[in-house]
Amino acid sequence: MTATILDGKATRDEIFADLKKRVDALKESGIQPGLGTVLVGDDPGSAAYVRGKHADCARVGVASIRRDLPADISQDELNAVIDDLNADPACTGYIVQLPLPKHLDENAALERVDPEKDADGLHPINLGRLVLGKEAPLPCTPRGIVHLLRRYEVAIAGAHAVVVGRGVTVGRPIGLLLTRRSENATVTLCHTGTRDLAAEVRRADIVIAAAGVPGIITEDMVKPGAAVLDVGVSRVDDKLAGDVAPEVWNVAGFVSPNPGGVGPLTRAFLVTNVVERAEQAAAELASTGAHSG
Ligand SMILES: NC(=O)C1=CN([C@@H]2O[C@H](COP(=O)(O)OP(=O)(O)OC[C@H]3O[C@@H](n4cnc5c(N)ncnc54)[C@H](OP(=O)(O)O)[C@@H]3O)[C@@H](O)[C@H]2O)C=CC1
Ligand SMILES: Nc1nc(=O)c2c([nH]1)NC[C@@H]1CN(c3ccc(C(=O)N[C@@H](CCC(=O)O)C(=O)O)cc3)C=[N+]21
Ligand SMILES: [Mg+2]
Repeated sequence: MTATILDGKATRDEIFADLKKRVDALKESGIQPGLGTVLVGDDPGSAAYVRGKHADCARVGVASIRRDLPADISQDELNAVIDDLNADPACTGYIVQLPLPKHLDENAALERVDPEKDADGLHPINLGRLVLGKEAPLPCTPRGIVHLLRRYEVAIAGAHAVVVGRGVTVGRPIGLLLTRRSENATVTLCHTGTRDLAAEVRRADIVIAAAGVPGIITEDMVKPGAAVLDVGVSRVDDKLAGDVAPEVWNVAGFVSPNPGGVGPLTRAFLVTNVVERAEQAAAELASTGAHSG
């Protein structure tokens, strides 16, 4: 038996075709969405992700704004760039690419972003809104994971999902999304303090591997027919490696490849968050226009 591929590239293309039309409509009503990126330092991996994000923007007609800063920038200088993007009307949403160099405070940077321009959905106000079930931009990678599962009709309601990793970009927020009433999964979050990881993963109908440890999910840990999402990214001998060992494809029912799975959807939902925010602004403008006119 070989698993069905959860194809992130094909799914991303569908999302972009839809976004392109929505951006065209926004432009016709005089609104130009613009995505900003703040990149600190010259890590080649981070630089590649940022390039990819700007290529995505070009593809759907979203303007892009790049702020590439030297690795030795001070927190005050970084704050000034964030304040500048918060004030710039051409920038309707943006991200601060993580990780930041060690001397900078990541949480302080994330909190300084205007929550209305938070394209990542990682601002504490927006994570709080998610917990309260209020409207907010959703974290991109978790949103991509849920979209991919739905697209391939993997049953989520009632399923037992086991998440490996409790990081702020993937593990923690995917737990929040999957336990909403609209998803209704039962979630176990695992981390380095988990006593028996293999036993937890073996119970899963859905495995979300987001530890960043190459091949941590092995064939013997996967229940036959389970859906396995390979999210973690590491570099081994200069090549990208995921968290899922290749033999898992022999037992799983569905696998998202890495690359070609969740990564492209992370980027697609970053652009989606920016477009949705612009659509909300357009609707607000139209309703105030209707009141005054
Ligand atoms: N494909 C994509 O689109 C994206 C991929 N990523 C990748 O996903 C991964 C997760 O990112 P992020 O959410 O930021 O998490 P972090 O990288 O911040 O944290 C990793 C988590 O994995 C846990 N972990 C590490 N080793 C083990 C282990 N041996 N057993 C159990 N748990 C372990 C850690 O546990 P503890 O808390 O105990 O230290 C921690 O909670 C990273 O590799 C990142 O590069 C991120 C975003 C998008
Ligand atoms: N503020 C912030 N938000 C993030 O969303 C964020 C971040 N910081 N820091 C780093 C992680 C990592 N991440 C990825 C995005 C796209 C791919 C992606 O598209 N990967 C391609 C392969 C790319 C290649 O081959 O180089 C794929 O999976 O097919 C991967 C990983 C977003 N992250
Ligand atoms: Mg991290």
